[in-house]
Amino acid sequence: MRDEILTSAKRIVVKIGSSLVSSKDAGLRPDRIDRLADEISMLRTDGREVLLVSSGAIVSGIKKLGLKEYPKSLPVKQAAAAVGQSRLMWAYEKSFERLGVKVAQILLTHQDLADRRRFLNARHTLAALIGFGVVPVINENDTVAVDEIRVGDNDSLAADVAHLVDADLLVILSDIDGLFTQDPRKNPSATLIPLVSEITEEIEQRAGVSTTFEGTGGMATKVRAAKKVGEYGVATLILNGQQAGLLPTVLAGGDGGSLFLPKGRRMTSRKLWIAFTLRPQGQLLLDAGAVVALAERGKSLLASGIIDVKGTFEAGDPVSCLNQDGKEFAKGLVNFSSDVIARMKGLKTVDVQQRLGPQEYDEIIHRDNLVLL
Ligand SMILES: Nc1ncnc2c1ncn2[C@@H]1O[C@H](COP(=O)(O)OP(=O)(O)O)[C@@H](O)[C@H]1O
Ligand SMILES: N[C@@H](CCC(=O)OP(=O)(O)O)C(=O)O
Repeated sequence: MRDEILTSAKRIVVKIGSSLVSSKDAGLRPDRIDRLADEISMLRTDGREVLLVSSGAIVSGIKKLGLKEYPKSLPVKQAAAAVGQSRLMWAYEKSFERLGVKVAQILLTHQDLADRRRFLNARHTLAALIGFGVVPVINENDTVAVDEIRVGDNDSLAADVAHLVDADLLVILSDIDGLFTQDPRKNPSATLIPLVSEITEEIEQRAGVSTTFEGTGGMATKVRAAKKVGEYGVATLILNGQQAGLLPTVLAGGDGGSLFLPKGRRMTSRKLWIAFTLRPQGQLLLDAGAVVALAERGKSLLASGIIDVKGTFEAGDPVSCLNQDGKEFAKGLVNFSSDVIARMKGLKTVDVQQRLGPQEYDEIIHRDNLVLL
């Protein structure tokens, strides 16, 4: 299974952590970028298509601006990212140029992925770049991204990109061998978990949030990214990018790293987008009958099954569907605003028409716009 996943993956998103390509004292580390470029070039020669999600802009900028500490204020972080991103990109440019490979810079925010038109546009651009044999180097557009529109960490961005380009495999390169039973920096007796067949709560708890000076999110965001792509049928490999030659060796079937097996089957792109890219704007609490209708019988959601509406949202927005334990089990795009649903909830379709007049839709969420989680 492991061999087949790793050796057969054609389109691969490789995420490169700040801790690999930058350090507090040295700033950007072009030596590391050169070595990684060599290895990625080997993968390409082997017939793989590689897209990079690279961190490192902020730490490079910190060094370039002569800052002593990791900035706490957003404008200073954004200034560091702006200064550091051009340095980071220049290093990739030079490095791949040695090998006759072209690169392209892509800077994204959550908004670019949450808007279907922009999402499709980014997808087409990336497809065109891949068609030209270019290696896209993607990062969050930190300079313009305030909290509401941020993805927040590049492990999550890499998961989103894997979906965007319909990748076969996500590889997360960090400064550590993979997922350990505990953070090995704090517990030297921790051992590596080479294969994760299911991301249980226990696995999530093992992944700590502690990071290096350079990193964001630690192992927790990596496991979350693996869970996200695993839900739609893509495996994740977490690997130590500090070890020269490990990436091509493992992708050729050698040992190393932690492999997270996929859970679900591959979903259609639109359903994936609803399930994993959109952030719910509100919640609908459903009765037991509606939960069965949606979860087991593939039905659309009607007003009669709604017990309560939480949050304020407009028609077309994504919302979570909760069962009676308050657990989110589905997500979908609503046909009505929260105000209108509040007036419709619990009513049969004929009663809705009597009280609110004829409506454009019978369903609150049509099954084509509904995804079970
Ligand atoms: N269970 C765990 N297994 C491995 N590493 C862990 C674990 N829990 C926390 N970590 C920490 O996560 C760090 C990697 O995350 P981070 O610093 O964000 O790197 P990157 O810059 O590559 O994203 C490791 O150096 C390690 O200290
Ligand atoms: N976009 C930021 C990186 C944010 C981030 O998630 O960092 P990391 O945990 O090192 O992948 C930058 O380029 O500095």
